[in-house]
Amino acid sequence: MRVVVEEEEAEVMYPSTPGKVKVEQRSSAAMSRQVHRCFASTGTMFLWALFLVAMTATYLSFRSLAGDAAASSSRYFPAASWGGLHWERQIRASASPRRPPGSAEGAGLSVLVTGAAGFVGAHCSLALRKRGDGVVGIDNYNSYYDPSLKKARRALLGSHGVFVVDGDINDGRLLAKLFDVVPFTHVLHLAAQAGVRYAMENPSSYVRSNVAGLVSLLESCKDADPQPAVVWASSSSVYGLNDAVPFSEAHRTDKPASLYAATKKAGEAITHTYNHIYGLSITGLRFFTVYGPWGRPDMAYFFFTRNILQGKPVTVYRGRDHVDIARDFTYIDDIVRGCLAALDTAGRSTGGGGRKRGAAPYRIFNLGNTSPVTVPALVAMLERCLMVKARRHVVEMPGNGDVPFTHANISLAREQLGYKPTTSLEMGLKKFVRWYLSYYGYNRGTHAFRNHL
Ligand SMILES: O=C(O)[C@H]1O[C@H](OP(=O)(O)OP(=O)(O)OC[C@H]2O[C@@H](n3ccc(=O)[nH]c3=O)[C@H](O)[C@@H]2O)[C@H](O)[C@@H](O)[C@H]1O
Repeated sequence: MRVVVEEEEAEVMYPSTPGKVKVEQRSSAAMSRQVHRCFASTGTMFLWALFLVAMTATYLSFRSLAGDAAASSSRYFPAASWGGLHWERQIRASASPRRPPGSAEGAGLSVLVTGAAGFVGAHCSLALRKRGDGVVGIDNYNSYYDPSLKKARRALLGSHGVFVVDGDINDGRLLAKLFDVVPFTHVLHLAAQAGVRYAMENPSSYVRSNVAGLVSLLESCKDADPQPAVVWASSSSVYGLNDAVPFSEAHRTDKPASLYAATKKAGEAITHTYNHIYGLSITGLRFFTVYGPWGRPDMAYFFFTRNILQGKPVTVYRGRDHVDIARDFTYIDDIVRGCLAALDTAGRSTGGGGRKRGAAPYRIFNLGNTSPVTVPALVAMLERCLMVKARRHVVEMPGNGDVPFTHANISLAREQLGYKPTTSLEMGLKKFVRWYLSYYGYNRGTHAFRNHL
């Protein structure tokens, strides 16, 4: 896109035919005299020809440097702006590990993080960068929730030397270019259409991101040589209407309750085929209701906080027979440790350039907190943190894709990843509220917050 704009601007500022703008306003006789004068001598004509050849060569080489791919893919992904030598230099710098030579953790990973300006993506990118790994992000900054929060996360990443490409995972040419520029060792795939209930409003966005986008990413990964190991975000929602608790990876996941859950379940099947056919190393992480600072404004703990502070009611869903709904809320720092451990233990992909060369690992882990909390208890904790009484509006759980409870069995992750959550919901909410107040501002007199959400 940027390439085209620059060409159009150049056209306005420097017309390609010298004197074109003024010539149009003159008589044809005057024009032919002018042209005759201009091309009177062979020497002048030769100089003009030389000039035109030089301009054409410059234009063509600029197009190839900027990448024809960028120009053509911008037709389909108008927000994307990528390509060029400077862009490639930024990508390489950001992707380079900076661990001290001979450090105990080894040489350092080079990780492509999709959805890097998202909640989990931003936290993981920062954690990787802080321990010296190379990180390149990609994010399409869609408007599912306030994009300014995503831009603020990007600014934070930028201040730590993490470059985030403005692009879409459905843009196969962009992904191919990224793998051309950097031989990524790992992909941490967190870009997705999240939210359980929103799937009833905008079903196609789930198919676009969680199914088509995933396939587009896996196609690029399987074509890459060397292939990266892929760690990606599945969801606790795949357990759906399963009622055996706590949820264990061996349980059946064939009764999804929402389209969101169905697309995540589809993702687990799709990644399996890429593991089987192309030798991609795959790790799927089933996240359980992740919360914390820099979180997602569409999640209950986040907009409950806003409503309580603004004196607005919070709607609390209640299950059948007046049973409270419960979630295994999991704090972001625990999830980040789980993600990094999954990357560190991923095992290599065996294929390359689209060809399998041997069996590769296929793993799935629950990343939860193992201690479910009911929604009314969540509201009570927020009241204590905020020191404001909530106005509760209790309603029967609508048939919107929600499930009555979630509860993770994390034995497998503990055994294979060393995963061990350490943050209680009470403690995590305190940290979230501290961040919320510093980010959105707080007027003590009125409890009125600027309405940023
Ligand atoms: O683990 C997951 O895989 C998912 O976790 C998260 O989904 P959920 O567990 O549904 O979280 P969230 O919306 O915060 O609702 C929390 C509770 O509040 C209840 N709830 C919700 C809204 C409301 O107005 N009232 C209410 O009682 C509601 O019934 C629920 O019991 C992610 O959003 C999702 O993207 C996915 O990652």
